[in-house]
Amino acid sequence: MAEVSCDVVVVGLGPGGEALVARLAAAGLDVVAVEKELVGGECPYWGCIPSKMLIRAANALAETRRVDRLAGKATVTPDFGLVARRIREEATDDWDDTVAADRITDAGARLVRGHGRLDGDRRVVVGDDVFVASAGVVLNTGTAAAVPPVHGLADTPFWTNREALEAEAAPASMIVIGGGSIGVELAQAFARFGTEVTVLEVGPRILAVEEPETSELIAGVFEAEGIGVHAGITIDAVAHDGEVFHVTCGQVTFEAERLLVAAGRKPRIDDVGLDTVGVEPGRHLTVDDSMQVTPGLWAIGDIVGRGAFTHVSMYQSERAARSILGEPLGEYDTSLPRVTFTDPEVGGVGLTEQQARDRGISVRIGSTDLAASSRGFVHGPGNEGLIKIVIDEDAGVVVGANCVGTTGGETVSALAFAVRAQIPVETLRNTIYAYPTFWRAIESAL
Ligand SMILES: Cc1cc2nc3c(=O)[nH]c(=O)nc-3n(C[C@H](O)[C@H](O)[C@H](O)COP(=O)(O)OP(=O)(O)OC[C@H]3O[C@@H](n4cnc5c(N)ncnc54)[C@H](O)[C@@H]3O)c2cc1C
Ligand SMILES: NC(=O)c1ccc[n+]([C@@H]2O[C@H](COP(=O)([O-])OP(=O)(O)OC[C@H]3O[C@@H](n4cnc5c(N)ncnc54)[C@H](O)[C@@H]3O)[C@@H](O)[C@H]2O)c1
Repeated sequence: MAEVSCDVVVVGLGPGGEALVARLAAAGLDVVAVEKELVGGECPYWGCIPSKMLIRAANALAETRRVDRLAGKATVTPDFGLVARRIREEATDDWDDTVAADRITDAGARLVRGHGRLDGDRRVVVGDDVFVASAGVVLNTGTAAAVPPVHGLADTPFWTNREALEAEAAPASMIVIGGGSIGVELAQAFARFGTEVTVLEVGPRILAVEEPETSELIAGVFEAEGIGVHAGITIDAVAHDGEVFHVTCGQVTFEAERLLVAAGRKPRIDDVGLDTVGVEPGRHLTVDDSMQVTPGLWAIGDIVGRGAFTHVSMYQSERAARSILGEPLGEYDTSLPRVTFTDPEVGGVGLTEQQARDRGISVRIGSTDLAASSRGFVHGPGNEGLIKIVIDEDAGVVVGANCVGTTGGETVSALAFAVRAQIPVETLRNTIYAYPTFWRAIESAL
């Protein structure tokens, strides 16, 4: 086995790993970047970007259908082929990462294709080579779709996010297992293209990481759009008869042309040689605020379990870079802004009411119905929404919020800054909110 020296090895090039390689190479380090699939990871090829492109198209259909109630007559004939082509040609280069790979080598780093595995302290094996990194190794190996242990499921040709976002046509019908972010985003997008969609969620409600009021509102919107939402159900068995999926839940069997499994993600940390450095992972890897697992080993992105989002991976990438380069870090931002891109969008930041109560915080809630706001009234069709603000009464600051609405993902940004910067509630109340914006409803909630 050939030994190759370098300063840093980055194993897995998700969004954070890709950025880290460029950052460290620009700082003059000799960086080896290891990737076994596509440079950039899940987000650009099977995650954020193609799903948001699909959602953009689906929302255009939905908005056009609202013309009848606002401005005249519009006939909409969905053509999934258009968005499939956009995803293939504009978003993913037909799932070809040449451009991203060139960015790595143009930055002065070495790109090594293959499966990277730790082989003791600061050593990574890829194929016949062992890379010896003087400064250390960064893991950014991400997650894969988790397949729940449902009887029969593994033997069927189910879809994960990958097949769904590579699809050339919208199926006539689709069952979605899981009502988390992936499940609800794709359920609504396909439904708007004409797919008859049923969401099956084992938990008591969809979008369970957000406020119960948010889950209820989105479930109501889904039902109004004809999407079946079944929460609190147990899937006993799945079968495929060559044409149709049969999903059995007690006495009821749901049938559909396609089955999308969106039941959570599994960190890819089983096969990266953690045992060779004495690290026993739990569900995720435990890191300190500099993203270090042990001296000389860093981890960033979904595998760390501090939020499975591209913006988190990128944030942690910069922290790992500073740690490796000996630059000051600052405190870790725990505010965790997030957006689920349903229509209405679900913006979230910080703690939910229940999470705040569980931490013993003296909670006060402010909330408002967005449809009843001036802007919501003007907006009319598609104005469903709410703002719910969780306040730490003793500290006089906002500790969390949900902003659901047509611009919920943007509206939440104001409250994201409030949480991050601990802006006093009194200052937020003594602020002018432009009329008639959706974010002016923050004042009503307060
Ligand atoms: C359908 C969908 C929609 C999403 N939408 C959003 C969104 O709108 N906004 C948002 O913020 N997040 C979204 N996410 C989540 C987002 O995609 C991830 O949080 C993001 O990709 C960050 O992941 P990561 O950096 O941990 O690595 P990943 O993107 O998972 O990439 C890890 C890389 O490591 C490689 N790898 C793994 N093991 C090895 C190994 N041993 N050797 C070499 N290479 C290896 C993999 O091939 C992969 O390329 C979405 C996810 C999905 C699935
Ligand atoms: N807009 C965004 O930022 C965005 C979009 C998509 C995904 N993501 C990220 O990707 C992560 C993974 O998304 P996800 O939706 O796969 O996971 P998730 O953990 O958010 O949701 C999975 C859901 O599946 C349910 N489930 C699990 N097993 C089941 C079973 N056997 N039957 C029925 N339901 C079952 C769970 O109860 C849960 O509600 C998200 O948590 C998020 O961090 C982000």
